[in-house]
Amino acid sequence: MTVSAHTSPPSTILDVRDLHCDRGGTEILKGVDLAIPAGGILAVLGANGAGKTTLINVLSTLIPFSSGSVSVAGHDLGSDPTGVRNSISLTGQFAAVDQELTGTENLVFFGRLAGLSRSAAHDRAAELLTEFDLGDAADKRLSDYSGGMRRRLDIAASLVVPPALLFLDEPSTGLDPESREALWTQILDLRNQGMSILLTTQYLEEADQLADRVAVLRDGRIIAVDTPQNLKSAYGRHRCSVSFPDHASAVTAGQILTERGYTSRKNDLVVGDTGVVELLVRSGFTELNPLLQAIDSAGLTITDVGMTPPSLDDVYFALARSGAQTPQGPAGGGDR
Ligand SMILES: Nc1ncnc2c1ncn2[C@@H]1O[C@H](COP(=O)(O)OP(=O)(O)OP(=O)(O)O)[C@@H](O)[C@H]1O
Repeated sequence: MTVSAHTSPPSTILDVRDLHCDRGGTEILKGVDLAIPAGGILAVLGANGAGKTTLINVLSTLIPFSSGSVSVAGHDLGSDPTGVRNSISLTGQFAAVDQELTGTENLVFFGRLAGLSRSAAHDRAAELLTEFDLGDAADKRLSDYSGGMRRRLDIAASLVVPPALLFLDEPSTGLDPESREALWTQILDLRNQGMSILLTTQYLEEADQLADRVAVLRDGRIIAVDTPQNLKSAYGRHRCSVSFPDHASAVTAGQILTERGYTSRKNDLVVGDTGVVELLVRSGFTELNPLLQAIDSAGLTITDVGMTPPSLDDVYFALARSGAQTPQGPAGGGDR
């Protein structure tokens, strides 16, 4: 079975506008706008308490929202929650599968719940176990699975009937690096088959690896949304390290850079004790080259130059520092 639930899916699978959600008298979501095009992966990135789980719970019809609008695969959440429910699957942070049943038994159970006949449920279970690299563990109880295997089975269980939109709430939380990478491969396979996915994560690397678009959620608001690459270009800076034969040369180079506006106060210049100057620049070698020329013209010898491109970590911390309150960049889809 391929993972395409609709013969002609709408081009936008998820459309969220000005979504608010109050819980226990507190406003948790404060006007969220999001969109996912068919076949896209959007990562919602946020620290503990940002509102990720609340967002997923609202979008998957588990808790009510206060105002705004949500459309999933053309179904309006307010007026047609059943249509939304039939279009989605949710894999939450806590596995919904039964530890005392085998892999096959769990998937057959979910298949039967979804209305498949006994033989169709068995066929689909076998297909999913193979797809998720669990064929050898089909007859083992889940209590004997590793954390990574359980998480894969949990995702497989959400795909017994392929949804138009899959929600993955912090899919790799608690997994070791090897299991995490295996899971990422599975998620990318799903995307390659045309599945649309919204995942929440606290891991910048996960968002970078998996998502076409990253939305940064802070305190119930989306403060930035764009491709990982654009976010890195807009908010990230290249880390340069320029080496000198001695500390005195590095100090002089530091003075030259300070005259050009780079300061330790802004955290974009560090003169180390070992003759190395660390510098943050926005536009790579275009910005660095004239600085190197100025240092060279002052008669200093440069022994080495290294540059590391910006990471999503840099973006995250830059956004956290900036106190950004409004969305940056288009809140919709598009390819990487
Ligand atoms: N039912 C509730 N009543 C009151 N406050 C709530 C309720 N549910 C969540 N909150 C609060 O809303 C905020 C967002 O919670 P949420 O679980 O959505 O965050 P999160 O980004 O998923 O965090 P984590 O990564 O820790 O799961 C938190 O401050 C939480 O304490």
